[in-house]
Amino acid sequence: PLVTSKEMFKKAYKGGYAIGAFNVNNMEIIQGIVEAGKEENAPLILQVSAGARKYAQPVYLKKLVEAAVEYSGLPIVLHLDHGDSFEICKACVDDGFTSVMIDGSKYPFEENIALTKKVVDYAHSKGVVVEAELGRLSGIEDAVSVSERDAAFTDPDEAVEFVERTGVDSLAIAIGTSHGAYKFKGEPRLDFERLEKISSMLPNFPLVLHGASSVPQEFVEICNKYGGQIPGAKGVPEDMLRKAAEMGVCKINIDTDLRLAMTASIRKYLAENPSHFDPRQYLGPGREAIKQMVIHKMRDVLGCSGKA
Ligand SMILES: O=C(COP(=O)(O)O)N(O)CCCCO
Ligand code: NA
Ligand SMILES: [Zn+2]
Repeated sequence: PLVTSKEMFKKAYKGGYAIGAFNVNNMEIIQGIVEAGKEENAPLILQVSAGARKYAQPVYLKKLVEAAVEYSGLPIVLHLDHGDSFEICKACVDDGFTSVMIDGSKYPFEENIALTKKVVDYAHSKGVVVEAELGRLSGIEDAVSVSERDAAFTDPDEAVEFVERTGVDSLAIAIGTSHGAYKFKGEPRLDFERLEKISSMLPNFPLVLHGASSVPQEFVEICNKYGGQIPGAKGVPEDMLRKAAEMGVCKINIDTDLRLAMTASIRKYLAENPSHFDPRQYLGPGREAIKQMVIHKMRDVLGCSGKA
């Protein structure tokens, strides 16, 4: 059924595992993820960004997710990723989403609180849960100084005050991850001391990791072998994600790894079958690559297999 993340986060927190939150914007991506969830009997968070709503039109995504629920029978959350205004969050709540993110992390502390509280009050009145963000994921790798990194990462004391004053259901924190395929210039590093502090000060409270793709070199190499150009792409090592999942992180966002899996397999297919031009011939393998990638994530990284 279509569910909120309340129950699945409670179980994930206690069980020391995380739920995968996968970005979706077309049929094959949704199908690949849902097939993986079926095979692994895992709960799913299908998340839609503002860009995905523009690309596909909201009604298509809503119906595709409803189809996924009907087809799989799995507990599925329909989540708005990085909502940037009260209006888009309200629209999604009114449109049947079971979870919304309001990302006020670019605003000063007090403004982030005010905006988040406004969304929480509305969403909770409709039985919808809310994710917020405190701290900035910006590519702080460039920020060489410790003080700059410190300024960007989530402050544990602020996190406690933020949760208390907004009533938010989960919090995306900044501890060194960033969106996209180029997450680290040097050695990958997450601030686990900070994560430890935040989770000890917010016991039983679900934390969220954005920018958590691992950017498997296997797919980077296939992309680059068949006409792609993504040199130096680097992500979060999987063992760091497993560790975070045991430290209060209940939701791990994955978009880039889906893109790489699908793109690598489509580039390879087209290169090896120059005479083929039926979209099903390359979208099918793209979908299968996503399925296999998500099965691996559920089994070997998130630990949510068998938890539906
Ligand atoms: O946290 C993430 C995904 O992070 P990643 O880029 O590591 O897959 N998202 O919120 C998805 C939207 C950002 C574009 O990727
Ligand atoms: Na989100
Ligand atoms: Zn994100």
